[in-house]
Amino acid sequence: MLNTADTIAAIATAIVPETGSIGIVRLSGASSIAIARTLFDAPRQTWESHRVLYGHVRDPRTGEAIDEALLLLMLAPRSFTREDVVEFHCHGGMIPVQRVLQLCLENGARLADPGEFTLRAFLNGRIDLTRAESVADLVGARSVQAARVALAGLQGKLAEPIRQSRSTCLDILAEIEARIDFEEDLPPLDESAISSSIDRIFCQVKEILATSDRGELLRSGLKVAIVGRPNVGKSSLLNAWSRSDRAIVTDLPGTTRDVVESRLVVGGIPVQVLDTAGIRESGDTVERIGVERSRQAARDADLVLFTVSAAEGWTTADAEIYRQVSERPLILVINKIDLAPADRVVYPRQIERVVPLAAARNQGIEKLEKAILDSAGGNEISAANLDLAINQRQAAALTRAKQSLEQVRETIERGLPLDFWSIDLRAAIGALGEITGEEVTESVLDRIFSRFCIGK
Ligand SMILES: Nc1nc2c(c(=O)[nH]1)N(C=O)[C@@H](CNc1ccc(C(=O)N[C@@H](CCC(=O)O)C(=O)O)cc1)CN2
Ligand SMILES: Nc1nc2c(ncn2[C@@H]2O[C@H](COP(=O)(O)OP(=O)(O)OP(=O)(O)O)[C@@H](O)[C@H]2O)c(=O)[nH]1
Ligand SMILES: [K+]
Ligand SMILES: [Mg+2]
Repeated sequence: MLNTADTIAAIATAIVPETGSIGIVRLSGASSIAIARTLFDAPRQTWESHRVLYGHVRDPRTGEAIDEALLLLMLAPRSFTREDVVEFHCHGGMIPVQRVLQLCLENGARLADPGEFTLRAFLNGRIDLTRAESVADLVGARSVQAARVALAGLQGKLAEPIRQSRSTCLDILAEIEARIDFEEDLPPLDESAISSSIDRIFCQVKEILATSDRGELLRSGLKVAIVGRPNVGKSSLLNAWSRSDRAIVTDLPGTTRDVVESRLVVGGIPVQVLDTAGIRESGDTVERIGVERSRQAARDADLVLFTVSAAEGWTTADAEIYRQVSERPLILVINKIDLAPADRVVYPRQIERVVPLAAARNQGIEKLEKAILDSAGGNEISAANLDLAINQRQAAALTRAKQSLEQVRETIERGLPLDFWSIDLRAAIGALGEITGEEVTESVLDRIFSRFCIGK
């Protein structure tokens, strides 16, 4: 994985057929320029860094023109990877881009692994590990807020305080080790200054750690399943909420047979909404399978919208379905309040969150969204100034850093020998270094970058 001698190539843009007007093939590594010169015919133009050349990509064996294209040259170290980078800006669509990539591979490049361009940017010292992770977050962001946090990360919002804390710890460690080695030649340690430095770092680490829940929400989002008996208006709710005709709605019970998905953003949180088949006993094989999928969706969801109808009140069928989903985080949705008052539904008292609405009339959706944010702890995400939200890997390392710092504090308080201080301080430095990548193993890098898409 850490081989940076090869020149790598990949398609850098999405290649869904017929959706992009331009597609980019990217090369990075020592042979990039040589490969590009073999493939790209740009008469009377100079091959200088940060210039765009106009010409044709040709198959060097046959001379056949593959595409009319622009070529962008970025010579080391002024490039994304700090290596020589060449980009072919081709016509979009699968064929030109894939043929140009193929030519690169036939003429000395190797297909890049997922995330390998960004890995090289990290290995060559252009970005630290948190910035590299932010690149992947930005590409994968499914809400404006998630993208905003990722961009802040790319600009060092997390890396900078962590790097500074680690560097302060290193300074303190140096002071301590000097005392261990040459105690007699040095003035005594300023223990109270060290204590208060450690305290400051400890508090900052705690503050950053507190952002990990919203990091999880922003990155993974919420899976919400709409569940209930037939005809209560589940599909109508999905349609009203997503402002679409995504799901079929009829007055026939048993209309929805399979899980229907729609992706929304609620207060900055990406939400995957699943409309499901109405749960009932059925003799129909297809419907029975659909109902089993509904139950599975309820089990897999982060939140169940258990939907009933004000027109019919709380029926024995509702009670039976409730029994099956009551262990899940749940909101009771009372639909069709245009037909009857919501208090017609006499539901079990243990249900805490209840939202009355009329899906067919688009009424009550905002209240539903508010209830969802309340239940997920997502209210603060809509706050405009939010720009830090750590991921699970970062949270795990920070937790270790926090524990080690706590031990350093205790060691100081108990007046233990200096050797003890330095052991815990070293552990904290190691944990902080894992976050920025100043201290990181190859297997951790593998795990991080293998989650990237190809071409990043
Ligand atoms: N065509 C294209 N668009 C793109 C990218 C790309 O690689 N190619 N990017 C890829 O992610 C993003 C832009 N990010 C970039 C970040 C750094 C450098 C870069 O060359 N940095 C060098 C030199 C800067 C300079 O010339 O002064 C550096 O920081 O050392 C390029 C793109 C989004 N758009
Ligand atoms: N009056 C009124 N009718 C509604 C409302 N919501 C849905 N309906 C009607 O209720 C009927 C059933 O709606 P659907 O959305 O198909 O119900 P469902 O729960 O998805 O039904 P299945 O997929 O069969 O389980 C349709 O005729 C809708 O127009 C509402 O808020 N008020
Ligand atoms: K229906
Ligand atoms: Mg339905």
